[in-house]
Amino acid sequence: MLGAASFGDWIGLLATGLFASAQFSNSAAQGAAFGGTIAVRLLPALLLGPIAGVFADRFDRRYTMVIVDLLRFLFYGSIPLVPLFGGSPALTVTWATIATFIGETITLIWIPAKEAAVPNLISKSQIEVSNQLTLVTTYGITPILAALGLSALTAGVQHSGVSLPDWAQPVQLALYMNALSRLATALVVFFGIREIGGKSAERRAAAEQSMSRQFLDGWQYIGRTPLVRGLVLGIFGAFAAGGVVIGAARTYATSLGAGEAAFYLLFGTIFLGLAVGIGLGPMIVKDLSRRRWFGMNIVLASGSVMFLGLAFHLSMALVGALLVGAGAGMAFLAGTTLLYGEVDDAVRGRVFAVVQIGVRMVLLLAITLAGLLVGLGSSRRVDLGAISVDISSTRVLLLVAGAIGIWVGIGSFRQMDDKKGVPILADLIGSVRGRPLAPPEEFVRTGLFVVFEGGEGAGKSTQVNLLADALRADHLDVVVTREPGATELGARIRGLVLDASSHEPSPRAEALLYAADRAHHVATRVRPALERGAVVISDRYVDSSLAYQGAGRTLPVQEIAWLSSWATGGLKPDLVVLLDVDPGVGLGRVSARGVGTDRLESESKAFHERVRYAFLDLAAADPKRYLVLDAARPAEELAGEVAARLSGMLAGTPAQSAPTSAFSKSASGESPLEEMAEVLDLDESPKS
Ligand SMILES: Nc1ncnc2c1ncn2[C@@H]1O[C@H](COP(=O)(O)OP(=O)(O)O)[C@@H](O)[C@H]1O
Ligand SMILES: Cc1cn([C@H]2C[C@H](O)[C@@H](COP(=O)(O)OP(=O)(O)O)O2)c(=O)[nH]c1=O
Repeated sequence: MLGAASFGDWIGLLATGLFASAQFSNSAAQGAAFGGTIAVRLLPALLLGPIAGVFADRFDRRYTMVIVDLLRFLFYGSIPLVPLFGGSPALTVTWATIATFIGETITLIWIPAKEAAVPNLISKSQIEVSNQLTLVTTYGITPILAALGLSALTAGVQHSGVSLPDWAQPVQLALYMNALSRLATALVVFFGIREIGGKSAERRAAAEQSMSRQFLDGWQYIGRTPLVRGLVLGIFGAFAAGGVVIGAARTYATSLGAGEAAFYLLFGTIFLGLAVGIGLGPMIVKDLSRRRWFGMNIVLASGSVMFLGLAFHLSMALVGALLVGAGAGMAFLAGTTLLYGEVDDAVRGRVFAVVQIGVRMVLLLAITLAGLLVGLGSSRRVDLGAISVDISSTRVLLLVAGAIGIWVGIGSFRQMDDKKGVPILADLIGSVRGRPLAPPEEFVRTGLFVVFEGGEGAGKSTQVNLLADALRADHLDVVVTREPGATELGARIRGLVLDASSHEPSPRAEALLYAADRAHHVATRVRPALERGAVVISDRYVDSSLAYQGAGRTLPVQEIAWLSSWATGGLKPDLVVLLDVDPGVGLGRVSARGVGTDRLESESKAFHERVRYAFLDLAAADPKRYLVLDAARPAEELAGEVAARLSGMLAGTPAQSAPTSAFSKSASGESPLEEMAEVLDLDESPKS
């Protein structure tokens, strides 16, 4: 029902503007009448908006809504009557302006009353859904219906060729519809939603205060709460972007070489985008942080406004308009839902008055200003071979408005980000897949985390020990560890998962057991060591799970990645040394060792092939973090390469300040570590 009323609102907005401009024949006067009438709708918000929230908090909301709607019915209904009773064009426009002004003014009291009433009718967990419904009907579906209805009405009448009586012209009909929708709302609220009426004890107590005190309290609350302040500004920004597009749509449609129909199409498409964004957005991003989503959407909406500025074909423009709408709608939804959650109950009515009224004001202001600005500028046609583009003030306006919007969006994202350090795109993709990323656990990390990965018998243990000995000989604080089984708990898990005699765990259970071992290992050994500045060398880490459980067992690799990231709190190694070897060679080395095979070693050749290529893929995806070595080469040579890579990384870590010995050239020249010692020679490094 409230949706039907806002249908009336929007059709009224369009219709009054068009109605006023239709009273004149020359195009300058038409433009002025259109802009002027719309500007009038915005004035009352400036004057009255701020106290409307107080009003809605003080008086019985049911009666407030009903009285306002009856008045709006009378005023809006009177507009089309003036010319019927012989009013001159000037008188008609004057009355349309005055009646619109009054109607718009009292609407300011209606909106906060409704907004404040709705939360009392629903439970907290349904707030986002309820906001979705309200917003889709207010800003999404109904304006589309309004624009479509109006253009269909106009087109239908033109095509049918019948001449309608004066009182039944399409625009007149639209105005009657607007008025009648108000009457209907009044009746429904009065007879149908009685629970809106009455006042809580708190509200009665608050009403004892003076109105001005209540008013000031509301503004002070917004001013001193950074999140609320940021949200309010961000919401306004998103709507300004949408407004600029609507305001510029007329000239913009012309610059695309498309006519009147394209204007309605663009207008409708923006609101279709709003509906789609508000309706489907939460379903798509699922549990993504709403604070992050808010900023992202402002950037999306603004970026799309810029895209519109560059679009040279109507189809591109429609895509842009759809995205502008979707971004603005999702920002508005995230913003209002956050506001419901973050705003203290006592001031909610006033905060929402500011938001609701501010949004209309910003929207209308942006529409009007954009309309005026594009009217002022001229346009020049530029030929680019196959295509020619209008470089017009409209496009410049869109580009500038979009750029400002992006700046606002990034600003509000930074201010409100509740997952600092989590990459944005990965977080978004993870959320869409149903697994938002957790922020990395905070800790001061001064050490260096080196991991050796590779298949069975690749020589990991050998290299781990060579590196550790070399670093220790240099008096570095070194912690050698491995997965699975480095902790007491881990040893028991290792037994469960690898014992050839124990029952084989199912693939998911196996993945969870490795993750459990890793979580405990990272929390109790790796992090503490890194915090104190040690070099931690681990035989296997996350990549083993991705390769063995993901590629080997063919569980979805993304899920394993998410599980590992959760288990480790997001801890990533500084360097992964991948010892790449043909599985045949590696397994041959293992059996030559003659200690019998564990459960995984006895897997098929195909399994080990998959594991090998999974490791190589991971390395290829992040070459900076990886050192890939051919593990068939002699162990000493490999150790030298590892040392070369580490020498650069060690410079600057606290571990480096230890005195040198094995790493200096003077150390034993016969040592198999000679090569490594040379590369790591700290005497030659710039810092020592
Ligand atoms: N580069 C190498 N070339 C030849 N044999 C090697 C090399 N590195 C290690 N080995 C031998 O291969 C076997 C497996 O090595 P190990 O370090 O235990 O591998 P992993 O820890 O990867 O299973 C051991 O007997 C080891 O002496
Ligand atoms: C860490 C980890 C190991 N594994 C497997 C790989 C190995 O086959 C096994 C134990 O690795 P490892 O300790 O290297 O065994 P070994 O010293 O006998 O070579 O566990 C996984 O499947 N997923 C994991 O996450």
